Amino acid sequence: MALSFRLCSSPLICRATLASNDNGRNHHANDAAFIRRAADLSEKSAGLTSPHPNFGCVIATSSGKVAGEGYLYAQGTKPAEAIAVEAAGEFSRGSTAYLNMEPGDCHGDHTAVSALVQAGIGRVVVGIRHPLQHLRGSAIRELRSHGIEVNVLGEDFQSKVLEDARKSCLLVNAPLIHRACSRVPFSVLKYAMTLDGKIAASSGHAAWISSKLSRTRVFELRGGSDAVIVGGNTVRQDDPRLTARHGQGHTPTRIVMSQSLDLPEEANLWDVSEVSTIVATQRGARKSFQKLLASKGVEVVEFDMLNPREVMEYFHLRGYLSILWECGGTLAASAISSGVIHKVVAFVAPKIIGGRQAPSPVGDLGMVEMTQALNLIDVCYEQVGPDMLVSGFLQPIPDLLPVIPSEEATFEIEPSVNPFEASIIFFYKTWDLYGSFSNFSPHPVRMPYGEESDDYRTWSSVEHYYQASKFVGVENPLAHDCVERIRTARSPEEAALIGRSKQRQNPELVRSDWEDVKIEVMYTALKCKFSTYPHLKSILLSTAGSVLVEASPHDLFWGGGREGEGLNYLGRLLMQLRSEYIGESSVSAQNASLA
Ligand SMILES: NC(=O)C1=CN([C@@H]2O[C@H](COP(=O)(O)OP(=O)(O)OC[C@H]3O[C@@H](n4cnc5c(N)ncnc54)[C@H](OP(=O)(O)O)[C@@H]3O)[C@@H](O)[C@H]2O)C=CC1
Ligand SMILES: Nc1c(N[C@@H]2O[C@H](COP(=O)(O)O)[C@@H](O)[C@H]2O)[nH]c(=O)[nH]c1=O
Repeated sequence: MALSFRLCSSPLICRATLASNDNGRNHHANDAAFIRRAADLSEKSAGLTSPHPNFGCVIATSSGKVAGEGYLYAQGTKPAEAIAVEAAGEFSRGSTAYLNMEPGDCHGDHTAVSALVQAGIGRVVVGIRHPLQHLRGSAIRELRSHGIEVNVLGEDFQSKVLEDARKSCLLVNAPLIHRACSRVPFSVLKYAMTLDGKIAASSGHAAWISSKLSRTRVFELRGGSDAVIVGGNTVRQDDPRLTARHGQGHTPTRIVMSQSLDLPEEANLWDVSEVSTIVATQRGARKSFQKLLASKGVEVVEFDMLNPREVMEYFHLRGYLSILWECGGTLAASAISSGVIHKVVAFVAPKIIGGRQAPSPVGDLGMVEMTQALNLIDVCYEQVGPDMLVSGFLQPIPDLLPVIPSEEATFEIEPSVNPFEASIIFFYKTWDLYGSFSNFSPHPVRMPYGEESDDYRTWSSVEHYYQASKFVGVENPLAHDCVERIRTARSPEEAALIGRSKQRQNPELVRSDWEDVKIEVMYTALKCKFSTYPHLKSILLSTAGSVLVEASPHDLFWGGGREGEGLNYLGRLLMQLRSEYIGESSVSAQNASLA
C-alpha cells in the first residue's frame, strides 16, 4: 500500500479536526516543524554506527522553544527520549515531546517511556508507530495509561503539513519499515553516469565519471549501509575497494556476487584487515578458488540459485537493514527485475563519452515499449558540485498504518504475542522480539575490572565486558589500553569492533588462556545481567521448554549458523542459566512447603 492518510474515526481525531481553525493550523505547523526536526536528528548517527532503527526526540515548551533534544546513537545505547529529557531538565515538566517514531522499548524495562513520564512531559506527538509488530502500539498505550496526551500523526491529526512531516518520519526509517513487512533488506542502487548515459567508456574504464564531491557523497552512502554489493565483472574491471574512507565511522561489509568465481587472485576486496568481504556464489563453483579466498579471510557463501532475491533474503536473515548496490548494468538489471531494488540514486555528470559498446547503468529488462518504463516516485534533484544527483523510489515505502483500532480495542491487543509458535526461539538484533537475550542489549552489568579484582565497574553491556576480558591480565600497557578503550566504547558494536580487530591484529595482547576461559567469562556476565534485571529473568523463564538460538549465521561459535551448523554457545549458556533458575525456584518452593 502506498503512502496515504486515512479518515479520522477516533474521538481524539474529531477533537483535533474541530480545532482546525487558524489556531489549529498554527498548531499543526508547529507540530510538523518539531516532528521534522526529530526526524532529522534521528539520522545523526548515520555513518557512525551500523544501521539501526532511527529515533530522535525534541522537547518543546509551551512557548514553542526547544528545551532539549537527543537521538539514539546505536543499538544498545541510551534512548533518544532519555537524552532529551536530561538535556531539558526542569523544562520538561508540562512540555511536549516530539518523537519521529514510537519508542521501541523492547526489553521490558520501558526506559524511554519512563524517562518521559518521570520528567513530567505533558503531551507526546509521535510521527509513526513502531513498524515492528511486537513493539507497535505498546509504548503509546503505556504513555496514555500514565495520563499523557499522545497524538499520532495520520491517526489523530490530518493536514498537508503534518502529512509531509509524517512522510519524513517514514523516510528516515524506510529500512526498518521494509524489514517489518518484507523478507529482503532495503536496497539502493547507486551509479554515476555521463550525460549520454554511460557508466564507463567502451574499454570498461570508469575512473572517474562523477566529481570528487559526488564521490564523497558516495562514501557517506556507504557509511550508512550494512553492505555494498558489486558483480564479478566490476571486480575484474575496477578492482574496487568499496570502503567509506571516513576514518572512524561504520564501514559496510563488501559483497561480491559471482557465478563463475572467475575472479582475480589478488584484489583490493580480498584485503579484509579493516573490512570484511563476502563472496556469494553458485554452489560448487571453483572449489580451489573458494579455498584461496577462505585462506585470505574472505567468507564464501554458496547458493543453490545465485540470484539477487535469494542473496537478499539471506542477508535479511543475517539482520542487514540496508544495502547499497554499486554494480554495473548487468547485475543491476537482474536486481531490478527481481524486485529487490527500492531506491535509485544516480549521479549524472555533465560529460559525454560516447561509444556504442559503452555500458549503461541498467542492462536488459525485457521492455519494448516506453509505456513499460519504471517511473520513479518521490523524485529529488540536487546539484552536487558539477553533477546532478537524481534520486527516487522504485517502490513506495509500505504504509504500516494499522486500521486504527478504537481506544478499547487498542487495550485488547496483546503486545507480547509470540510469533514463534514452534519450540525454537531465535534472537539476534536488540530490537527483535527476544532482543534482550543479545549481548548488545542495553543492560549495564557490574563486573570486576581485571582478573580476580575487587575493583567492580559498570560495563555498558555484556558485550563490553566480554570483549574487554580478552585483554585482561596481560602484562602490557597496550593491553590495558584496549580494556579501557572497550570499556568506554560508546556502543556494544564499537566494543565488539575494537575487541575483534585488536584480537586479529595484535594476538599477543590477548590473554593466553582466552580460548579456555571465554565460555566461563560469558556465563558469568550473562548471570550477572539476568540476576540484575528481574524482568529479563522473567522473560528468560517464560521461554522454558523452548530451544534458544542466537540467529547469527556467521558466528559459528556463539551463533547457530545459517543452517544450524553453528555451535550456538550463547543460546546454550542462556538455556543453562534458565535451568539453573528453574532449579533454584523449585528448591525454594520445596523449602517453603517444608517450612
Ligand atoms: N559508473 C558506475 O557507477 C559504475 C560503473 N561500473 C562499470 O561497469 C562495468 C561493469 O559492468 P557489468 O559487467 O554490468 O558488471 P556487474 O557489476 O553488473 O557484474 C556482472 C557480473 O555479476 C555477476 N552476477 C552474479 N549473479 C548475477 C545475476 N543474477 N545476474 C547478473 N550478474 C550476476 C556475474 O559475475 P561472474 O561473471 O563473475 O559470474 C556477472 O558477470 C565496468 O566497466 C565498471 O567500471 C560498475 C559499477 C558502477
Ligand atoms: N566510476 C564511478 C563509480 N564507480 C563505482 O565505485 C567503485 C570504486 O570504488 P572505490 O574503489 O572504493 O573508489 C567502482 O567499482 C564502482 O562500483 N562511482 C562513482 O560514484 N563515480 C564514478 O565515477
